[in-house]
Amino acid sequence: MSGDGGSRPGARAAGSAPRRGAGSGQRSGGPRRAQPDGARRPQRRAPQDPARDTAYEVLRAVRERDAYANLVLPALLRERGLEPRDAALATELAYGTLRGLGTYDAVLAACADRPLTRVDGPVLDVLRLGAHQLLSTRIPPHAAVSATVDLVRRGPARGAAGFANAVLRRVAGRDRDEWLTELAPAYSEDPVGNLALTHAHPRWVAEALRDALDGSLEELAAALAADNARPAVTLAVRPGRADVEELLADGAHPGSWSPYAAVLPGGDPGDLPEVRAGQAGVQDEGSQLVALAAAGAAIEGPDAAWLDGCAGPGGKAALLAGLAAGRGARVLAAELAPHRARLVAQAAVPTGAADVVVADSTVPAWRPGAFDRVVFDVPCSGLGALRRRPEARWRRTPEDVAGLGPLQRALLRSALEAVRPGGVVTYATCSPHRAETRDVVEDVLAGRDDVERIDARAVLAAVAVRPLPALGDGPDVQLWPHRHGTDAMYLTLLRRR
Ligand SMILES: C[S@@+](CC[C@H](N)C(=O)[O-])C[C@H]1O[C@@H](n2cnc3c(N)ncnc32)[C@H](O)[C@@H]1O
Repeated sequence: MSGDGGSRPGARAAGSAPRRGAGSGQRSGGPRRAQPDGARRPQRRAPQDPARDTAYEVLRAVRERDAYANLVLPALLRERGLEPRDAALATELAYGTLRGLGTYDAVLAACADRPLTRVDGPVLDVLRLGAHQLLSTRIPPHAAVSATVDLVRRGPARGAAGFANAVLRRVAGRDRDEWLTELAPAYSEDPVGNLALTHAHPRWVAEALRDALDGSLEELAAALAADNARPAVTLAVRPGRADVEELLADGAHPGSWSPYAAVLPGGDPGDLPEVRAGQAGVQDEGSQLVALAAAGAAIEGPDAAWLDGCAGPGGKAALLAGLAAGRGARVLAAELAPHRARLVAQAAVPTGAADVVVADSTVPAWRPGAFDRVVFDVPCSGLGALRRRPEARWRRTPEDVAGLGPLQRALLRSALEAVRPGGVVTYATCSPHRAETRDVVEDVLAGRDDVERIDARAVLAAVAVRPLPALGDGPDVQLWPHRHGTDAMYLTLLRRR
């Protein structure tokens, strides 16, 4: 254990009750104890630690600037040129800490002598990083505490090293299970509260997932656990521009469901020539299935004009355009945000079968009934992709979900206007929250007799390489990480009469 030049709190035996919070009550750590000769102990120079320094920078950027960890981290790793081992540790520490934030905060709150709202942000970042190492990794506790306190010494809150040391030593007094037993509500009394804390999800998210899983607590536990596992990187090969076999020959594995999927064993997808050439792009198999179902649903009459009304950044538009090119059809990809429309153009235009417009799809720039197929993958809370965005679960709020409802309804109404009779609309979200999925569809269809619901399960059975299990009662489909290994994409297929 590294000394901090201040008072050392006594270590607590594992399993004993947490003591009153650690620290001096001062915001930046405890007063220094004088050495016997009255001189101060010289400050030990904290060693450099590229992995923890980088993870800390990510946590700080997420907290201070609302940055996205999955954008900040790769940029920092490139800029700092971390060795692969350090890069892997930085990634685990940053993503793991962000995922477990709520649970770590509950433990830290039990160990500190002040509310966490009164702890300086940078110190709180370090404490969270330390709690993650102590409770969820195999890093030996003494090394986790010492290296994390060194981080405080090197950082902008040097004076808080004693406070951080005290708090982390209290965290280290118990293992994760012991802390959860103490802090989580009893499963028998409050199962959702217990599962939410145990699997590090906000309670409202756990409740929404339970609701979407028809109340099953067993499945809820599996769904929450699946959100905490990092997904493999999956590519979608763009039809007509490359063959999936080329990627398989380079060591990728075939996907579970999509004929266009290649699962990478590791490494940076940006290093692959197929990705650099735009012949393949990173895309979860759930998203690939949505695009394949949209293109595969039976329609009556011509099949030449397709609309992707919420196209940015273009993953589905690129797959759709590749499929359209093979059938002599064309895709109009509409996107509200100009910078996202540019990404759509990069991904989809090279297929030769896509045009991109910057447009508000609730105020159509096209005539009613102009399209044979319409896909609206609407803006949503993203609760179905929590595996990929470690901080998202703590950033989203129930108000976000409520706030998106009117736009989602307006977009679905507009999609139904854009398709001709006999054509098919695909409404999709990367959220399983009922308020964004079934409730929207039911509200928009209420009182309309010009729309027929198509069994999306049968369409998926026709487009997937093997039957997907557990697709529910239909006619819509909710995919799940714990059932299908995909993001929790929702899709419903609607035919205009
Ligand atoms: C979930 S994302 C779509 C993802 C995309 N389908 C893909 O696979 O890459 C939703 C997109 O809709 C866009 N959007 C939001 N409101 C819109 C509107 N009124 N009209 C058109 N696009 C909109 C957002 O900017 C965002 O890029």
